[in-house]
Amino acid sequence: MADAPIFIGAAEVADLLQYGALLPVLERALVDFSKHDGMVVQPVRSTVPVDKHNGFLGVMPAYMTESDTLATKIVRFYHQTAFGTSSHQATVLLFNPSDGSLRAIMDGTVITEMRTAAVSAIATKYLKPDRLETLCILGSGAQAISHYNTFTQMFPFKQVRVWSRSRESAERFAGQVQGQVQVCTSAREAVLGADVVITVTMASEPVLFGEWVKPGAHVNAVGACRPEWREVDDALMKNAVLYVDSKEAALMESGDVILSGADIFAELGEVVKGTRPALYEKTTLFKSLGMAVEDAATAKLVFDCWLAKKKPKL
Ligand SMILES: NC(=O)c1ccc[n+]([C@@H]2O[C@H](COP(=O)([O-])OP(=O)(O)OC[C@H]3O[C@@H](n4cnc5c(N)ncnc54)[C@H](O)[C@@H]3O)[C@@H](O)[C@H]2O)c1
Ligand SMILES: O=C(O)[C@@H]1CCCCN1
Repeated sequence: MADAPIFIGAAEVADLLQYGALLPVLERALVDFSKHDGMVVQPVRSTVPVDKHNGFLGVMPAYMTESDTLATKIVRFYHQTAFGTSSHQATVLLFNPSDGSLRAIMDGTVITEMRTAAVSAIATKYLKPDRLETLCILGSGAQAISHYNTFTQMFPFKQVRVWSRSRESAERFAGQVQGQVQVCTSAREAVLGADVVITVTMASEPVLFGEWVKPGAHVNAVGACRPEWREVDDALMKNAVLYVDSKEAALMESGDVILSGADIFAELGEVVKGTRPALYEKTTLFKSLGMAVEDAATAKLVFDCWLAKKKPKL
């Protein structure tokens, strides 16, 4: 009989996951996914609308042959949540690929926060390699915090600006993170002149407009994961060089891509592998939707770190 699955909670996941180890694992997952050679199996996520309660349940399975990783994430994202509860909550199930038995159940909320910020950072590393002075974050929730932490660790920004729908939540954000943050009264004020812009909102209408974005800047558009939702206007979608995590998913799930009719230039994994160019002298936009392979690769890393920690020291 297979061993009972282990449980790894949020605090332990946060303790085990380090960006230094996570970034190369994610780069490899992006490259393997974008080879489209049959070695990675990842259907576009199934999303169940829970209309009565203004929410969604997403199921995200993946199998990666080379690293022999089989996992699925189950994620809920709700618009209105009781005060103090996160809009996104997730669990990852990691299986033994050889017999399909369940190996581990782990918190997926921290995984989602860290791997999403890490993938945006990878996009930024390739698509905006220099002149990183001003970072702008639109939104002030969980992803805003994980992006702030990752970006200020990885890049030498001199100034970070934040805008959120309510000044109160932007100020709460500024008080939560380490380091100086300029709280802006409008999204326009936050975006003008920024080298890198990150949109991490639950908006369903554009909050970022092309006319504000400095030519040559890089944008990570992380929210708006439904076909009818927008975070970015048509002008930016059409004028920027558009990179995505998955072309298939972008054409099914991203309102910004579908409704603007913008042409997709490349997948991020193709850029990391070097089969498509990083046109960093132009204005670039990475449309992130989040992929199951990112969760599977991260969960395997967490599990391997957990095993290494449990091994008795000789
Ligand atoms: N691409 C990915 O891999 C990925 C992964 C996780 C989350 N996300 C998306 O990132 C976004 C942020 O997630 P989060 O976990 O930080 O959520 P959160 O609920 O913690 O924060 C949401 C932020 O959006 C703001 N907001 C809500 N409605 C808005 C509106 N109409 N206009 C402007 N701002 C609005 C809130 O004030 C808050 O600052 C969501 O759209 C989420 O679905 C993407
Ligand atoms: O990839 C993810 O985990 C998230 C789930 C919620 C919707 C946006 N993408």
